[in-house]
Amino acid sequence: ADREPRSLCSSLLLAVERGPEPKARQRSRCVTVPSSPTVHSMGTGTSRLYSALAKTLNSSAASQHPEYLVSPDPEHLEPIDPKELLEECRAVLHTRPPRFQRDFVDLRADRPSSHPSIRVMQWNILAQALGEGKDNFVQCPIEALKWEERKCLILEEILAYQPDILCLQEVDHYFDTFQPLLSRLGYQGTFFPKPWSPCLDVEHNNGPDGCALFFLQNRFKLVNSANIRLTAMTLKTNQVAIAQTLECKESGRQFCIAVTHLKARTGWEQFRSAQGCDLLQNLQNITQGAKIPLIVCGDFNAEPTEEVYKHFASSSLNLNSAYKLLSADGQSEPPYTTWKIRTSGECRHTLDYIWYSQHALSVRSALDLLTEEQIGPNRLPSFNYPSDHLSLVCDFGFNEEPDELL
Ligand SMILES: NC(=O)C1=CN([C@@H]2O[C@H](COP(=O)(O)OP(=O)(O)OC[C@H]3O[C@@H](n4cnc5c(N)ncnc54)[C@H](OP(=O)(O)O)[C@@H]3O)[C@@H](O)[C@H]2O)C=CC1
Ligand SMILES: [Mg+2]
Repeated sequence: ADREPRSLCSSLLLAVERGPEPKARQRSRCVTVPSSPTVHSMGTGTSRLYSALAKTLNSSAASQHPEYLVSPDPEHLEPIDPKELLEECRAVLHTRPPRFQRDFVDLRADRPSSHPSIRVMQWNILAQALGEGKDNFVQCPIEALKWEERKCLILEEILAYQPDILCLQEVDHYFDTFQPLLSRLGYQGTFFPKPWSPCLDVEHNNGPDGCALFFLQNRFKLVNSANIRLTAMTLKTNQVAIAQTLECKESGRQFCIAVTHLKARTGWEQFRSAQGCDLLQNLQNITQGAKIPLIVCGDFNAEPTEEVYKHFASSSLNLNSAYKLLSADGQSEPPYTTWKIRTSGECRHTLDYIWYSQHALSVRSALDLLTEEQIGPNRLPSFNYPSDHLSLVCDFGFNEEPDELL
């Protein structure tokens, strides 16, 4: 970083070092984005990285082929410094309005914690093809959705919080963007596309959307991995999940992480409920009946009043929903995790969750959501937020002495 211009260097370092320390709840504030850095002022290392990012930005060849058909280019395997990639993203985004900084809220409640935290990010990033071709976000200018820039807003959010584990939905740029870049940042990735992705109906689509799961290879070892096509009352459905058992390299402790995206829209509540039951059954088997601690991230497309939510909340897996802990009584979900305006009107819903085994894990902190004022009158997505869903980020710790299963 010492070869970077000073103004760039200081503000980026602040943002990159795993975001701000957890602190008591406070009003989120606006972060000033460095003013118009030019690529050629960034020195040789950054130019090399810029060209890597630019290749990804412009590549159409890679996007048309699964990764095994694209010959591995040694330059593409070189590690990237997250700080430098963040600078590149911010250079691309220099005409965008400032993004809002969100703060981590400390939730430790004096639990002892000798192991390092596991930071998990849950995010429906909005499939590019759906955003441009299907979603009808009538208050969002089409220029705000340009992939070359929206991609950098997504990467900026990931780089700002630097999760150890990243659970994504609506990924339709896995092979050409997220897999190559995130692997160079040290992540191991898995992608499971939807069997009949609605993206394929959109002209100039980039392939099917699906769920993706990334974990940092220096922190975890993959023990096993399952791609699950969800069923509803024994029928195969168009929705999927990925479940992986990971072992912490430092502590040797194992846990299971799962990501899913359930069927959308009203009228499909029973279908979602059945998909949730199937996922819970799969997770029962994978965790050997809750012996292995579990974290489940997803866009459940269901409000907390729905049956599928109740199945998760009352399952014998003893799961709690992490974002409830941000509420005053610890019992209420946030008022929204997605907020958009379609031709049919305004949609503000709580649909995204991070469930965790409450006997084995504790939430040490959680990233606050954006306020209504920050989201703005045109709602999401926007020039300063890339998806119609907010990211959820939590720091987990293993309980020193696991509470008895209730
Ligand atoms: N290409 C092909 O050959 C085939 C394509 N299809 C397509 O797949 C679709 C069904 O797939 P399925 O997985 O069940 O879809 P879902 O109903 O689960 O929705 C798919 C996506 O649409 C988004 N969405 C939700 N509500 C709306 C809305 N009101 N307007 C626009 N988009 C919305 C969802 O986003 P979020 O989760 O963020 O709400 C979700 O990502 C069909 O509509 C059809 O277009 C189906 C069969 C074959
Ligand atoms: Mg969507």
